[in-house]
Amino acid sequence: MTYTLVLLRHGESEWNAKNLFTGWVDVPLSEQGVQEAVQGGRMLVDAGILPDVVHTSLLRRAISTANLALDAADRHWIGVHRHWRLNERHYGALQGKNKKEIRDEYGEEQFMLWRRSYDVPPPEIELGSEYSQDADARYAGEPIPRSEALKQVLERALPYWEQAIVPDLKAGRTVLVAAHGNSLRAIIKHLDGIDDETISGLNVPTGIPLVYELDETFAPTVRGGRYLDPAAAEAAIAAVANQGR
Ligand SMILES: O=C(O)[C@@H](CO)OP(=O)(O)O
Repeated sequence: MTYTLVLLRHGESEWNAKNLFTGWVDVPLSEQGVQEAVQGGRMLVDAGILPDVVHTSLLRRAISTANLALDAADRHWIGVHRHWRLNERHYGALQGKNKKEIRDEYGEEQFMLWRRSYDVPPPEIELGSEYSQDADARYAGEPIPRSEALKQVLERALPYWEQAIVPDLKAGRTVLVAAHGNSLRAIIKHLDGIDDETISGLNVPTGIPLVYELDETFAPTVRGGRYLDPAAAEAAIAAVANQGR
């Protein structure tokens, strides 16, 4: 008996296209991102993998991606759960800033520490500032961060994994998680047992489903899972890694 988990990073967003640090800023998909999401749904159909339930973040780029992909797969009717614990990593004071400008100003080493180190968070966002979420109704009463490294993302995503996603898998449901580059990196780190150094080199492409078969201990039967379009995934992973250059 294996469990089927599909991880799907949202399609390209308007801020991905502009090369801006996004984090918790709720930007829409770009036109290309919409197409990627639809294509992701078609890939699921072609692979014969039809989700029974979907989990998303509270951000529209993940919500829209799930809706578009599931509509393309004729699974628009399945149950849905949304939680901020699946949100993108909070990028702190970098939210809204251009990646290339930050790299030019602070240098490659600091840029990559903020972007991909396991435990160095960017500076905290100022409360009340343009790209802060402290007054956002969807997070009212929740212990939301002002900046996060991947470590903090893993710490807040894991309880959701254990308490909301694992029970769906245990019930035999094919689970789609439509989320973000860094919240999915945290889940992949946990699933594949990737160490704190190696995880800095792992990037997730937009819009290409990553399928894991998990054994009864929820360990992957194939480490790293499989992208439904491996060639497209490889090219897109390189593009994510090179952002800011
Ligand atoms: O800006 C962001 O929120 C993320 C994902 O787009 O960027 P990065 O890949 O640099 O962590």
